[in-house]
This record gives sequence, structure tokens and C-alpha cells, in this order.
Amino acid sequence: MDYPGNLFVVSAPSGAGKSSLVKALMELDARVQPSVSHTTRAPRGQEKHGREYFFASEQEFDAMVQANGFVEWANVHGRRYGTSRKAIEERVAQGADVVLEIDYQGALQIKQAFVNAVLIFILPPSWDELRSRLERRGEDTADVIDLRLKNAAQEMAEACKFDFVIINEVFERALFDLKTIVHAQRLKYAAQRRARAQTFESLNIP
Ligand SMILES: Nc1nc2c(ncn2[C@@H]2O[C@H](COP(=O)(O)OP(=O)(O)O)[C@@H](O)[C@H]2O)c(=O)[nH]1
Ligand SMILES: Nc1ncnc2c1ncn2[C@@H]1O[C@H](COP(=O)(O)OP(=O)(O)O)[C@@H](O)[C@H]1O
Repeated sequence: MDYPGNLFVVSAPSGAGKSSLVKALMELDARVQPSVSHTTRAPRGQEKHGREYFFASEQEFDAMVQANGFVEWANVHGRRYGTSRKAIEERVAQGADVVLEIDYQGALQIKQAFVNAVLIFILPPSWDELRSRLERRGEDTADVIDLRLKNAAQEMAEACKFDFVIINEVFERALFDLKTIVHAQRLKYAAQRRARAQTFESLNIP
């Protein structure tokens, strides 16, 4: 499928810093818009329905799956998370750059549906630092942190399937890397679209 906007997918093990990086990117770049996912997990402290997530019951989530309302969805850490068609299709069609913060299973599904989507994986600098970021964030119970760390090794093994990998050690450097990828892709796709338009014009293809 072709569309005028760019689609960026950012995945990471929990605590690597993807939400902080995406938030900082959006503060710097008004063209980048978030895709708000649906989830069956409970809201954390400051989270608001419709801002971080649309919080859904199991039944509501099932109904959306049945209605083909998701472009991708997956089970992550024992809960379901999904990207609704509404969250992205209309906006990329209007030329927005949409960023999806989703897990690797969802990222790979998105790449099947949108071949031009750019897949970015964020890694922590070390295992110990990943654990201490999860602990310092202070949003999850010890059990939840243990489950997330247990899943992190398998998630990180998927990084090789992504277009880019960023190591989030010094935050500002990782943010710079992310910005560079976004700018490079905009230039690349703009050039591709120009080349295609020229080809169509020279062949008189309507
Ligand atoms: N496949 C998929 N994964 C999602 C979606 N939304 C969030 N996730 C992933 O679910 C995982 C857990 O997210 P969350 O509970 O917010 O915790 P966090 O990883 O600490 O931010 C993360 O890997 C997210 O990237 C979605 O719409 N689809
Ligand atoms: N480069 C960094 N150095 C130190 N702490 C960081 C860095 N990046 C993010 N953090 C902190 O680590 C915690 C987890 O970050 P968060 O963005 O919530 O991760 P994720 O969305 O990947 O689960 C937060 O408390 C955040 O402020």
C-alpha cells in the first residue's frame, strides 16, 4: 500500500526508554504524531484514556478483533495490545508521519501491511541498567518487573529484524539518532515519490 505520510515503528524491551524518546521526538517535531493503541492492561498512575492508550475490557478488545478493527495486535506480557486502523490509516493518507510504539510482533505485522514502514529497535546499554530503569520508573510491581525482564531477552533477539537499532545510553544521543532516522526517511521517500511521478509522467500513466 502506498501513502503520502511516513510510518515509524519503535519497539524496545520495557524500560529501555522508548516512550521517553518518542515523547521527546514529538516535542521537537510537530509533523510526528502518535498512534494511540488499545490495551487490556490497567492504566498506570498518570495515564489517561485516549492519551497513552485506549483502555479496553477483554470483551471490547474481542469485538474490535472480530470487526477487523486492528491493523495488528499481539499478546505482550500477558495482556493484549493493538493498533486500530483508525489510529493510522487516515492520518498517513493525509501526509502525517505517524509513530507507533509497539512490540516486535506488532512491528513485524506492520511491515507486512506497510512495506515502507521504518522499524526502529531501542536497546538499553546493559541488562543491569534495564532493570534499574524499570525500578526507578516506579510504576510496576516487582512481579511485573520480573516478567518484563524475563521477556526482554527474547524481545532483544528480534532486534536484528529491524531497519535500525539505537542504543539508549545517553538520552540526548539516542534522541539525535532517532531524529536523524526520521529526517533521512523523509528525504528518501520524498525522492522516491518524485522519481515515480516523473516515470509516470514520461510514460503518460494517469
Ligand atoms: N503489538 C503491539 N504492542 C503494543 C501496542 N501498544 C503497546 N505495545 C507494546 O506492549 C508492551 C508493553 O507496553 P506498556 O504496558 O505500555 O509498557 P512499557 O513497555 O513499559 O511502555 C511494549 O512493548 C509496547 O511497545 C500495540 O498497539 N500493539
Ligand atoms: N538514556 C536514559 N538514561 C537514563 N534513564 C533513562 C534513559 N532513557 C529513559 N530513561 C528512564 O528510564 C525509565 C523507562 O523509560 P520509558 O521511556 O518509560 O521506557 P519504555 O517506554 O521503553 O518502557 C524512565 O524512568 C525514563 O525516565
